[in-house]
Amino acid sequence: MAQYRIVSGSVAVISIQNPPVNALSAAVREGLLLSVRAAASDPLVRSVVISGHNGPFCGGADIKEFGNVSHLESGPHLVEIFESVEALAKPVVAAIEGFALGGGLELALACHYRFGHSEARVGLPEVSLGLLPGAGGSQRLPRLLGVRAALDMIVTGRHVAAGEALKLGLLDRLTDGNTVDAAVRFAQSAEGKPLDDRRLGNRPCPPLENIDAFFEEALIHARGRARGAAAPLACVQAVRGAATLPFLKGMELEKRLMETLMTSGQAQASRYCFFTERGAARWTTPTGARWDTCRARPISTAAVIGLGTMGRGITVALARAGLSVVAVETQEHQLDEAQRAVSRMLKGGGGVSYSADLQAAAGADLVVEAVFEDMAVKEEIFKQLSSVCKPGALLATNTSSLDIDRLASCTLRPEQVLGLHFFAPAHVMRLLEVVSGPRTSPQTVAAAMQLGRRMGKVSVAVGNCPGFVGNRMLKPYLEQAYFLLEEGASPELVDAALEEFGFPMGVFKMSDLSGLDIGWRVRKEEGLTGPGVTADQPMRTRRGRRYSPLGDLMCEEGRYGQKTGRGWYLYDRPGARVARSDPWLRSFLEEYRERHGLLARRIDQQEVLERCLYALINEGFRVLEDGVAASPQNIDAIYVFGYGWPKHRGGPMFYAAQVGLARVLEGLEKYHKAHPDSPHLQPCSLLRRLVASGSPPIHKWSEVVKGHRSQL
Ligand SMILES: CCCCCC/C=C/CC(=O)SCCNC(=O)CCNC(=O)[C@H](O)C(C)(C)COP(=O)(O)OP(=O)(O)OC[C@H]1O[C@@H](n2cnc3c(N)ncnc32)[C@H](O)[C@@H]1OP(=O)(O)O
Repeated sequence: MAQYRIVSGSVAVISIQNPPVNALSAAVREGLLLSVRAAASDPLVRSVVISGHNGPFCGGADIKEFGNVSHLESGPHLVEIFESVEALAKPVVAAIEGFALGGGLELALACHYRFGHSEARVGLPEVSLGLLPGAGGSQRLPRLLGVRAALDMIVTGRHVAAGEALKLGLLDRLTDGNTVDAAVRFAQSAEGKPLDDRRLGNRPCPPLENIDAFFEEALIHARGRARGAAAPLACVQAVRGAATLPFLKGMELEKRLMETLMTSGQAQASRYCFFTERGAARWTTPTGARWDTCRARPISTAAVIGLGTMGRGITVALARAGLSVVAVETQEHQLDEAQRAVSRMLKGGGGVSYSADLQAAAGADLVVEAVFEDMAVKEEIFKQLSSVCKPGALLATNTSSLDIDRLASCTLRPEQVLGLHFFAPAHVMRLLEVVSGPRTSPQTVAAAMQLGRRMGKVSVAVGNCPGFVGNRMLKPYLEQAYFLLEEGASPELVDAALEEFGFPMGVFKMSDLSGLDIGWRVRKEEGLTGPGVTADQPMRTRRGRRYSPLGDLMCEEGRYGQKTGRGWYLYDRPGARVARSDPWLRSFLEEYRERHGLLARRIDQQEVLERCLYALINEGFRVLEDGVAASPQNIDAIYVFGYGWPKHRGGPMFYAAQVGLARVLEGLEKYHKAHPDSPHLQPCSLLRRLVASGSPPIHKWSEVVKGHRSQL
């Protein structure tokens, strides 16, 4: 797991060998320590180069070992190995190709010199795993870069490109050629030179003025951005230790903080998200097709139909992935505006051509329809595309809730029709729901999943149902939020509870941002409001269920959210972002309650969280039961990467498991008893069965789901 060889007569080259990312597993740690000792004791060896086998230097500690204390504790500890490296009396050079991340960069920091390939990147991303750089990184990096630059890298966890790393002083030299060869030559030139100053553990941190004020401010800033995550705050504390304590004392502090984080639920949740993101690529379909048995036809040209906000973002995402894109908009004035906007986003043309004619899509391998949410309009477009497009071309819709099967049946190629549900802004948001109907072929899904990866998306294969997975689960969440307003809560109270939980934005601020009119249009299509509803129908009941017309009434008042400068909050002008409380809304809610004989009661944050989140989670269990999502992990990936669910809480299904399924069930039963006219609060049978079978861990839920009719 660590290769050892002598080159040029005096240089020991130690190569970490653990594909695909050369993670520091127990076996690698063992091999590394043995190799360092061998180099120390061999009188012929006068310098050492540490590199990664077959490309990447090192992706850090082996994350797969984290859940298992016995794995973590077997083999030598990273801190001990890095101490031996730093203490070596012969110059040690890190030869960094690909990436040096986490423990990988900490290893490089223990070396006396760092050589990088010009395309390499380095970083300490532990914070995104709910951790801190716990093998000396929080103490050595500030000593090398100074507190400001080190704190930025450690708290954000960002990857730093080689060029920037050179400027920061993190890398000593760059090469465009063979990194190991260059490092070997350099190591030889350093043989016999003094090393004391090269050992970062020996150096003091560069001084910083007003150190207390600096760290107080850093803590406030980190707390503001952390949304309840503990790791960023621990990172600040550890770096403060580097700035104020001798090295060994700082190392003790780092260890204490790391031990607390390592065993926390937040680290467990963040780690789960890491594997969930990657697991989504291993998709399955109901026909038994799988990611590893299905070959995808390559897609190199695409057409986007409709250049509103979504269409523009999709065009940019496809062009950035290297596709040649034709962007089609039949409204000439919108076409010009879209062309300017897309060029701005792409900073130039970027392989995009424009047309007002649907015929321009004829040669594309993939067409993405992104016109507004009107079934009749989309049906007409799919009919035309079916005859215009070349055989074999995939026809996708970006609808966020409409029926894919209905669109497929308008074409002569239903097996090549699918949903590609992008999230706004489409060129920024990581999530892509790849929606397949019963007739969508496995090759179509494979091609879409592969394209998603090229665009840098977390692509999740889901089945077809109203709202697919994400929006289907959002509906009960929104509904409970409206009900809470009727019962006495304010948008501010509901949003504060959700933001404290870790969402970047509460539900009402989110609605204002996305536009209240979107849901209004969908409810009109569904016949829940608008001209189809007769005057004799009770206002707060639809189809025998409780219904809140609050959102409809807001739209009737012209309050669409940020775009009109008024929604659940007040904004300085249309399009402004800063939400202020609106006295009008308070009177509006009071009048509404009075009109409907509703008595406002005191609602606390716990009820807000339980009503909104348990209703959403309950729908998640129904999604699993129906087979619309293949696994709870897929649902969690959708929520973390598309809906702002905080990573340190793992996703809704993971959160349910962490809270305890029995407690979630009990909560739903309590609220359903109090609100029997709200079926979303009625615990679903899968949740009941899971609790009855002893609440198995999340990776075993599929065994209980089995046997159910499944679309996936
Ligand atoms: C008190 C206790 C003290 C203990 C001290 C422990 C110290 C810990 C410090 C650390 O080092 S924590 C780990 C820090 N490293 C990272 O966060 C890097 C994570 N990995 C990545 O960001 C990416 O994987 C990558 C390295 C940039 C490569 O990206 P790429 O897109 O090329 O490949 P992926 O699909 O992401 O990964 C391929 C494959 O490898 C698995 N994997 C990646 N990194 C690790 C890792 N560090 N450990 C174990 N496995 C890793 C990944 O899961 C993929 O596997 P799969 O089976 O195909 O899903």
